[in-house]
Amino acid sequence: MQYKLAHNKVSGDIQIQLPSSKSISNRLLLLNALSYSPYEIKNLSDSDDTKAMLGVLNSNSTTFDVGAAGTSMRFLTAFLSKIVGEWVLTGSSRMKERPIKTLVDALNQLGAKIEYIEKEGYPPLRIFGSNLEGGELELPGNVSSQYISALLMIAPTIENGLKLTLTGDIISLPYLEMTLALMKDFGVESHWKDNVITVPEGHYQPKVATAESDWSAASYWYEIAALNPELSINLKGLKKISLQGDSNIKAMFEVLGVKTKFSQKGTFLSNIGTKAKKFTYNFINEPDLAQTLAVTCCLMDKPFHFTGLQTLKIKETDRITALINELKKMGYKLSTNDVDDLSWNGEKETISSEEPIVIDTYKDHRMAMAFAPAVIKFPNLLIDNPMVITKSYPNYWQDIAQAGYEHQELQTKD
Ligand SMILES: O=C(O)C1=C[C@@H](OP(=O)(O)O)[C@@H](O)[C@H](O)C1
Ligand SMILES: C=C(OP(=O)(O)O)C(=O)O
Repeated sequence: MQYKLAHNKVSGDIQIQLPSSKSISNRLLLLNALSYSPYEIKNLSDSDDTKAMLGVLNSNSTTFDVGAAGTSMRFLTAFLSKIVGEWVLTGSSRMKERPIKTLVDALNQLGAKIEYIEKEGYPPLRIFGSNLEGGELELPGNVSSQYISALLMIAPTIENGLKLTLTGDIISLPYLEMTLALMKDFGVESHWKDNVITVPEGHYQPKVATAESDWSAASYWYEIAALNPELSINLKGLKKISLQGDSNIKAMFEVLGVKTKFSQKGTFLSNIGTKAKKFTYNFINEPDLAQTLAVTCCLMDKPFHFTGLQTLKIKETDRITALINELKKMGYKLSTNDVDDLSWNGEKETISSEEPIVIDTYKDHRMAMAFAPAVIKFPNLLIDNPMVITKSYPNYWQDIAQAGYEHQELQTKD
């Protein structure tokens, strides 16, 4: 199925209730389980990724499918390793291409027995859960922080706790801080110095927890604000002092002319214009924002140079390649060193406004959400497989209709 998009200019104030953060929701679900909490989580995400986590935790089966949810796959691998029994954990076809060896090796060193059912180093996994024994572990900090978050969350519940030494650069660091802060809320203190994180053995205390609204989802609203100067957008539910590193979106978009004002009534975005000629940023701490910024910069005619993108190749799709391919359809010629950067020097081809442009989404929610606002410049825009957005932001299409972004459903053969 495809959506044919259209944009009708809307001026003035709009108000959007943002979705809950799936990163926080999935951590809270695991911490709830580890603390045997009787409490319900408030503002829990209704995303596919959180439904996947909830489905496994509430299941009576021994075989679980988490679909495309990276956090669920990684967090549950650690969790099931310490639950006595034999479990099978699998996911979508893309999940079977996303590496998990670093985490499996670490858990096996702690006494778990995890086997690969298909390809060495990748899901699906057969997990023989047992009482794990903690101690010291060394593991790379530069592949996915989700492996480290998974180990940290189970650490207090295993004998002797854990002392993790991270080698290489630490990527996605704010997600580790989020994990440790939520563990602290549940009564477990940790210690982090340089590249060593220590979590003592201890007990989680159940508590009533509330998930924050999602700053990554807010990024698409910053993009809309940057492209629609006549709009004033009130985003409801965001926290100014947030556990989410993606709250840095406000600083990034300040450079692109979007001003953020916090008040008790919400987070207000307004477009005050920019004199910036170019945008340069290292995304090592906020990898999920790269697609929003790449599309925005092109549409605003701001050449850019992004670094710190080394993890983008192993996410829902190879996001660097996906961005290059799809922006090329609009005439923007991007380049990469094929390792960790992406840039656009302003070079573009004129594209006929008669011909439809079909944006492939590669089963990646962020491709659909970052590209849809582009209809404002490319009126013949179609988004393929538009419902991928349910991975993190199920109400995306209804919400953006408030800003004048309408869609019409087209059936395709597949
Ligand atoms: O821990 C988390 O909730 C996440 C960590 C990041 O992944 P990596 O650590 O693999 O970069 C991020 O991209 C993902 O969307 C969510
Ligand atoms: C990378 C993402 O998710 P995950 O790794 O949890 O599948 C994302 O939501 O952009």
